Amino acid sequence: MENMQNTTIVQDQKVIEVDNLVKRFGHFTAVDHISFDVQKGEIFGFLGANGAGKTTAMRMLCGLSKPTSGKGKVAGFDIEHQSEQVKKNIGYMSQKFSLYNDLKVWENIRLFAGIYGMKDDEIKGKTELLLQQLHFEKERNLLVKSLPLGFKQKLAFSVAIFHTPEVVFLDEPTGGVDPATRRQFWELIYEATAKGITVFVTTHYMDEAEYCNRVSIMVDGRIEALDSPRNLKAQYNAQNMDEVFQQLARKATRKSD
Ligand SMILES: Nc1ncnc2c1ncn2[C@@H]1O[C@H](COP(=O)(O)OP(=O)(O)OP(=O)(O)O)[C@@H](O)[C@H]1O
Repeated sequence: MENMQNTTIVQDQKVIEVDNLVKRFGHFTAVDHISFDVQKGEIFGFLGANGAGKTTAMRMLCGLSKPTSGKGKVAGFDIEHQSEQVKKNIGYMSQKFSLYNDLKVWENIRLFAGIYGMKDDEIKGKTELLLQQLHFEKERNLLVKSLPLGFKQKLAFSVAIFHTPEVVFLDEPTGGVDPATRRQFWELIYEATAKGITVFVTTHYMDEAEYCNRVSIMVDGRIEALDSPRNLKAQYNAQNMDEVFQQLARKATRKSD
């Protein structure tokens, strides 16, 4: 599955543009002048040790927090001045905030689709299709809390892209599940990119880093490396992405919270 030969990256169609983005909390610089672009249909891995600044950067890109300085565009909208349009044109899934445990599977789909402004008819038709694709027909009336974690993650991802956003932000989407379940999840990611959805993903799992088209590695708020897994391994003379990550993460002076 390495480097997904089948993805359709549209070169020179930038879905994310980041230029010298900074976020300070008081005197502490959590994100320190980061710059990069992500192309349409790309799977972009956003790596870094705990506390490196990934979540802070991602929150700015999602229009949830204002940059201290620098610029960013997501789906063509300015993250600082057009944050409402940014929010409408993205999907977001995080391990900590995603589905409502006390709602049924179909109720979660309907709720999130409604929030993203989809019409009832469209929601109904697409819900049936989604339940079939996920082989979740029997689970449609179950409360989400009764589902295994791997099911929940697949459903949360499907809900996050249900309105076919330009880009989906995934914050450690597969935490706590085994490699086989993670691979199933990544099949859904490939299907999304085949539809032209761009994927921005943070992960601590280096097998997942290998699946990305390009990977950036943050150290103490800065992007220390950014390239395809293949090029990074060559550059750092490493057998796998774990070795690349360890070489860079060793430089970190920040401790996790
Ligand atoms: N609201 C805040 N006020 C002050 N400091 C903050 C705030 N949010 C984050 N930080 C600090 O900024 C740094 C980066 O945090 P962030 O959560 O972005 O890291 P991360 O790379 O996402 O880490 P993890 O992998 O643990 O989620 C940390 O040192 C954190 O303590």
